Amino acid sequence: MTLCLVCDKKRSKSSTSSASSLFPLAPRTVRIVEVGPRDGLQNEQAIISTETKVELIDRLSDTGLQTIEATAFVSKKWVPQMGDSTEVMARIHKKPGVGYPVLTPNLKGFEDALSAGATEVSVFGAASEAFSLKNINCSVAESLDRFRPVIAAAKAHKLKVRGYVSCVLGCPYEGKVAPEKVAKVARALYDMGCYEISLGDTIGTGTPGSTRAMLLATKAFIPSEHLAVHFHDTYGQALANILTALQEGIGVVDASVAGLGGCPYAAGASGNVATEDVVYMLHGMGICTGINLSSLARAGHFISEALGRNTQSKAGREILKKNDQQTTEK
Ligand SMILES: CC(C)(COP(=O)([O-])OP(=O)([O-])OC[C@H]1O[C@@H](n2cnc3c(N)ncnc32)[C@H](O)[C@@H]1OP(=O)([O-])[O-])[C@@H](O)C(=O)NCCC(=O)NCCSC(=O)C[C@@](C)(O)CC(=O)[O-]
Repeated sequence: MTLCLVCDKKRSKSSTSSASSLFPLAPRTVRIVEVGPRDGLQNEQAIISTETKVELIDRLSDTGLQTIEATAFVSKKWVPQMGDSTEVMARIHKKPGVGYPVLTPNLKGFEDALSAGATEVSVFGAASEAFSLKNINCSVAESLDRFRPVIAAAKAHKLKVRGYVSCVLGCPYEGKVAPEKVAKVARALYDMGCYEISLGDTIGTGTPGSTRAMLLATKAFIPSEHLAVHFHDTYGQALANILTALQEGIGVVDASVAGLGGCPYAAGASGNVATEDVVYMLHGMGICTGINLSSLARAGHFISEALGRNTQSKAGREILKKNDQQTTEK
């Protein structure tokens, strides 16, 4: 299967502008962390069948993605949509070379995830006290105390641990969030042993200006190769913010197929930036992702149809239209 148009062009030596010449500070390859099956679906009101979730993940596994966040081992009472996490993990076809991290807020979540066969887990903290209380029912300091044994247990079982910091550019309850607060929580998670810290603009209020300030503060403590960015697109700034992050040397971007998403504890937050749009932009910059954009757009179409709505991805919609036209012309 053809994977990445950028790699293919390079292999065939056709003329394409490389990222290194046009965007000297941006990485040449970017790893996309697909969060659609978890962040994307967790906020859906109608319960989605396990079968649909499994088919979505299996389709995503065939696109060339290396990392697909599969589900969350959280309380069913808090996030009913993630109530079938054990079944999802049992039924997906785990493709060699693809990682399927899951969210684990505490030791109970970790133990359940371990029993379900997870090989990578994520703890999720916040840069805002109010959001931390609403989301995981404890203060930021208490959350870090809860994560410490989770990370230790994960290490003991040789599982990788990713750390999230939510509300890095704004909080639905507290408003603006100071970059220093983000840097402090990110550093704590990194020092505890998280291999990568994903910086989440949970409510999508950030701009390239605030993104850069937050990244500069965080990069003072954590090397850029251990940072990822995670943007919601509420104000239409996500791609601009990602471009800013690339120019700060960040090479890992979270995104959600078809632009699914929102957080149940951040009212008004829209979906994540659409993976198809991010991949289209990266390939256009000559940055390799390893992802087949047509397969990705088809996966986005599958889940949009299953949810009975149009895709939020502009690139996805156009790619599908073009593919349909080509099929009709044949
Ligand atoms: C953290 C808790 C559990 C604390 O919730 P709590 O009520 O404080 O927990 P507790 O320890 O007092 O336990 C209460 C009950 O929950 C059970 N319980 C306890 N832990 C678990 C668990 N892991 N899995 C399943 N059940 C659990 C526990 O067994 C007990 O059951 P009961 O005796 O009442 O029957 C809760 O607040 C919770 O589940 N929160 C999850 C919220 C969530 O998933 N939010 C969305 C993800 S974060 C996000 O979207 C942002 C992000 C990451 O995408 C980045 C960004 O966008 O910026």
